[in-house]
Amino acid sequence: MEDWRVGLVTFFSVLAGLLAIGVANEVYLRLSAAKIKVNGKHCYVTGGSQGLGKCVALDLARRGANVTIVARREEVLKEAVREIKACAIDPKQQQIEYVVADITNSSAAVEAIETAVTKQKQPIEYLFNVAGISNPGVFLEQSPELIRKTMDLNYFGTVYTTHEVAKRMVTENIKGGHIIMVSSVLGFFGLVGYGAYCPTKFAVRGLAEALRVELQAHGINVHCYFPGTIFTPGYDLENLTKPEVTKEIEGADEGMTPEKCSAGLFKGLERGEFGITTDPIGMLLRCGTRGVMPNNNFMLDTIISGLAWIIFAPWRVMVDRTVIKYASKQHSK
Ligand SMILES: NC(=O)C1=CN([C@@H]2O[C@H](COP(=O)(O)OP(=O)(O)OC[C@H]3O[C@@H](n4cnc5c(N)ncnc54)[C@H](OP(=O)(O)O)[C@@H]3O)[C@@H](O)[C@H]2O)C=CC1
Ligand SMILES: CCCCCCCCCCCCCCCC(=O)[C@@H](N)CO
Repeated sequence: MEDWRVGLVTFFSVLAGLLAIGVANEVYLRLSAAKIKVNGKHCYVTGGSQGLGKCVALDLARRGANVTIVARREEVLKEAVREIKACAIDPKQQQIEYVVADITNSSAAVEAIETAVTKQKQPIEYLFNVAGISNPGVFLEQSPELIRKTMDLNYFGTVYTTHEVAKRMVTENIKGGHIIMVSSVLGFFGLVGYGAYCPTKFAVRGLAEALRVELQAHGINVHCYFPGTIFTPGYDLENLTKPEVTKEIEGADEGMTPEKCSAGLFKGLERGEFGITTDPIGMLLRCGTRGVMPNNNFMLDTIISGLAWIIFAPWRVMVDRTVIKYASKQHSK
């Protein structure tokens, strides 16, 4: 055979091989995925009164779940419960409840779970840790108190709730429970203006990774969601303190509605994914920083991780230039 023919045959054989591995991986992922069956189950959603948490609660109601939402402001919770009830497919059977609690307080977080279980007369089988805040700003101008508060909610709020729910899942011998953490694409990399926030979302990722390994022995499935910009009340609030340079850099991310994010989250859960992303930038970042995290599709993730390493090198240079440009504008004012 001529050389170019040998080359062509080799190229296509390798391609077919890679494709076969990718397809086999996809089949395995779907077959091994723990089923998401929330119908008739007690699902507990922190931060379920607005934004992403409320959309998750609405989707749970549409899937026939009994839902408890948790947050601090009672009026907002009550209105959300009305909306969630309206989405129930079987309003007579499905129970929708709310609990008022500040989950940054460990005993309040535990009490809220006890209250929810008493109200629903049913143990929690699905936990969605959605409550969180971002507090963007210039690090040097932020107080240590604000930085601590961000960790108190995003990390410790998640820890207190997860710890109690996981303990109960084990003692009540619930097999096939699911615990979902909400990190962010900022749990993959650090960005100017998010000095208070990124570490909290890295912490959530670390917690999810450690618990995925540990809790599998008890039949508990752990997942971590990494969304990009979501148009929520929390996003409007964070934009009030977000530095201009941060707005410019994160403008590369188009943003998504919380409805779309929730739908994407459920799709990831159904595919049995551990690390869930719902947009191309999230996928690029997940693959580029995957470390020892389980792959979704090994072949696809590996190809994308290579792409990520190439794309992020010039992108980082551009980010650094933008930061310097803004800083010199500030100086010349
Ligand atoms: N919006 C975005 O662009 C992105 C958001 N995320 C993450 O997604 C999650 C949801 O974000 P989003 O929907 O924007 O948030 P919102 O600010 O819109 O909603 C936050 C929810 O959490 C509740 N909450 C706040 N503090 C506490 C507390 N101490 N105890 C109990 N509940 C509390 C709020 O109710 P109340 O105030 O009444 O307590 C509300 O229900 C967060 O973890 C966030 O970090 C990740 C990436 C991007
Ligand atoms: C061609 C190349 C592209 C690479 C682009 C990389 C872009 C990074 C975008 C960063 C988006 C930050 C979203 C923050 C979400 C969040 O958690 C906050 N809103 C807090 O709530």
